Amino acid sequence: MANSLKDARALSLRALIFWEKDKPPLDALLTHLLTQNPLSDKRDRALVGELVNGVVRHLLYLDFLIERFSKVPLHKLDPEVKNALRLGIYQLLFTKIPERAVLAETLKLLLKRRRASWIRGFVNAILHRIAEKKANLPEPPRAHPLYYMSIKYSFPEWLIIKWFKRFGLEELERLLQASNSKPPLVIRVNPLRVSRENFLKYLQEEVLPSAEPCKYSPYGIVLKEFRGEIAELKGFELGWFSVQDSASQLAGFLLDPKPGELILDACAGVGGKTSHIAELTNNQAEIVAFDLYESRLKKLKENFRRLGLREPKVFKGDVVEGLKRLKIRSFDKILLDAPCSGTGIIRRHPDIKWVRRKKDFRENFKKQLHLLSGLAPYLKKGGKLLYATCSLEPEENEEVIETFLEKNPEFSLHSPLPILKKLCAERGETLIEGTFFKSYPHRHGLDGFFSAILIRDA
Ligand SMILES: C[S@@+](CC[C@H](N)C(=O)[O-])C[C@H]1O[C@@H](n2cnc3c(N)ncnc32)[C@H](O)[C@@H]1O
Repeated sequence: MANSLKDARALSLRALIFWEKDKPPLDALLTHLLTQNPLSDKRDRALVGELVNGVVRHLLYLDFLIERFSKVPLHKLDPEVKNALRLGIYQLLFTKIPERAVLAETLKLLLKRRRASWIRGFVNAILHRIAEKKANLPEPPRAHPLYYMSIKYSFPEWLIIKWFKRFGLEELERLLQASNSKPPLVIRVNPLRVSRENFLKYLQEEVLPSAEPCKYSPYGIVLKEFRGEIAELKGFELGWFSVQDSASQLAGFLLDPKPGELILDACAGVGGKTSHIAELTNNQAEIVAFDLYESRLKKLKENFRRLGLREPKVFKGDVVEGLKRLKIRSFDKILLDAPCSGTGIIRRHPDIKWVRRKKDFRENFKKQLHLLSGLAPYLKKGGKLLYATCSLEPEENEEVIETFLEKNPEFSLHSPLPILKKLCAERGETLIEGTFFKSYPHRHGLDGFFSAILIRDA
């Protein structure tokens, strides 16, 4: 078995079977499998990510085609055969891998798995027919546009209906397309180590001519066609940059941290935004960071070391409970990058669309409001609290803020526009809805992100 997994397709098949059974977070599953079964060639490692994410991204459409081309109904296929078919069809329709290689590699995979010759013949025949009809494949009925889009773009119908009510048909389709696109890799330059100008020049001349400055964040660089491993890029170990989407970079600027301030990062995770706060304050803020998970805080500390930043005070556990024991009564600034459904980052994590349920948004609302209300007393008068999510859902965004403000009249909502205008001129206006920051994959080419600036007036 160990040997058979030293192959990108075998490992991809294993990953898909595991994922379909228990639905663990796909990123973590891939990291685990690639650590347990290291592939020596980095192209193979990249192929596993491409194939597994691709199949999960296009799951319903691939299954629709299997149903149309297979004599055996989908639910009667065993997981190995079903996922080998999904992998094969994905490669035929969504990659540049030559058809002959797809057919040969799929057969090799099934042979290695000791599948009977009739099964190999069955899979081969389906892939062969799909390849033949590639330009003229069956389509879901267009007469039922929501059903059509659910299959064509592989999104659960309940989410399609929810988004349709909000965006209408034409915009819904653009949102689905954008959420299925492969997002660019964006990095945030660490200005304490290198200037964006110099690093960009180096990247354009030596690594990736298409590298370009981010249009939104003054420290962002967009690496559209970068296919390598980020840790191998010059400057990573030297702490010259972090990986962070442009929209998420803007959150750090909206908090507007200053040297000497006492700042709480309530849900710090691996420290993507915590390290940005440290960089923006020239490493001179007192930062307190909480997260529920030791593993994330360990990574946060590693990131701070790599970036050459002074470690923040780090606490594991629920932030609302933890603060009661800390005896710090008043922070100058608080960042609440709240846990959420992540519907704004489906293009990065396609498994999100299959693990979320309709009721999650209401449940998240309660958790988010609890966190926000629990943190409010710890902000000093005149202090700023930035509430952020990577969700597109009003329940997790505007509704949390509106409910919070009804119960906490000592807080007021402030527009992010003045800060955005300084960062990206008139482009900033496109990111404003009412008094909120909102970015969308289909409107801005950014991750879907929400922020609200709350100031404590009394
Ligand atoms: C959106 S992620 C944060 C990402 C992080 N700010 C970054 O930029 O890398 C939300 C984080 O909140 C943490 N979390 C959830 N509930 C929490 C709680 N009650 N107290 C502290 N952290 C919590 C989760 O473990 C998760 O890492």
